[in-house]
Amino acid sequence: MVSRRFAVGRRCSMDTFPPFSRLRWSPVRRRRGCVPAHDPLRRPAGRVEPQLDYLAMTSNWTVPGEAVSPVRHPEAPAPGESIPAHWHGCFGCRGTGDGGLGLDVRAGEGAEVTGEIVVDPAFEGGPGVIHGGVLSSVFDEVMGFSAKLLALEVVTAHLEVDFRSPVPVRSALTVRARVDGVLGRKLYASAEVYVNGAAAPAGSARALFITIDQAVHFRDLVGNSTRI
Ligand SMILES: CCCCCCCC/C=C\CCCCCCCC(=O)SCCNC(=O)CCNC(=O)[C@H](O)C(C)(C)COP(=O)(O)OP(=O)(O)OC[C@H]1O[C@@H](n2cnc3c(N)ncnc32)[C@H](O)[C@@H]1OP(=O)(O)O
Repeated sequence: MVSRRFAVGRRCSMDTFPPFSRLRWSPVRRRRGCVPAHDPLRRPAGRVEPQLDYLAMTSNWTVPGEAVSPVRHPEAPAPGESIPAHWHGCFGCRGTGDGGLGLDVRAGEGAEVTGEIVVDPAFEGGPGVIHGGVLSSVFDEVMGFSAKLLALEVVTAHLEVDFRSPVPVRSALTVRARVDGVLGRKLYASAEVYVNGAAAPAGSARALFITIDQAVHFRDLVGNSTRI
């Protein structure tokens, strides 16, 4: 039976093996007539392709000029100290043995924090690399922890991530995050992730957090939890 996805060309045994999927659109397979029905290399005639500048694929998110500098709470954990979990049921705070991310987040200077995590193979997305959604969660969590240095309770209203290079499973990640500015209930944060101590970041993120009163915000939701 010829699969619908590869109806254009001959069926190849390689189609069923994900590690070889990068060969799907190779010139060799194209010559053999073995290309998928939705070949991304087949451009509609006359269409002008955008000239994407890879480095321009970063955020245009800016901290408003009226925002003020974050003020560290006098009782915030000292630089180098671990920041305690905000909720034992949180996926970001739990250990990998309990189905969580296994993050260790430590206070830095000012409103900066550093998160450390070894990418568990369970977090795989593409072959051998972390799932982008998991990396987004790592960014979300570490940036959120920077609010704890201001002793604020926050939830994420907006999160954006730039994935610059693949992040291998089992690699050790260092995430540096900070609150860049505060405007009323709004906290603007940013972060970068470094793989195995590399000098250049493999990705970056920005987020808007909104301060809440936990007791009020989760009052009608806490009943859904299985971890009380
Ligand atoms: C994982 C759970 C974490 C629990 C944390 C407990 C505290 C622990 C302390 C520290 C932890 C640090 C670690 C946590 C890290 C992980 C955090 C997460 O992943 S949280 C889960 C995902 N996020 C949600 O589920 C929010 C769902 N959204 C909402 O509940 C509401 O939309 C909320 C609270 C964000 C805002 O609703 P409103 O009614 O209170 O306030 P309005 O007036 O709508 O917004 C306030 C201001 O923010 C702007 N705003 C809101 N959303 C925006 C957006 N998406 N983009 C731009 N601006 C936005 C608005 O325009 C407004 O601005 P103007 O004051 O008028 O200037």
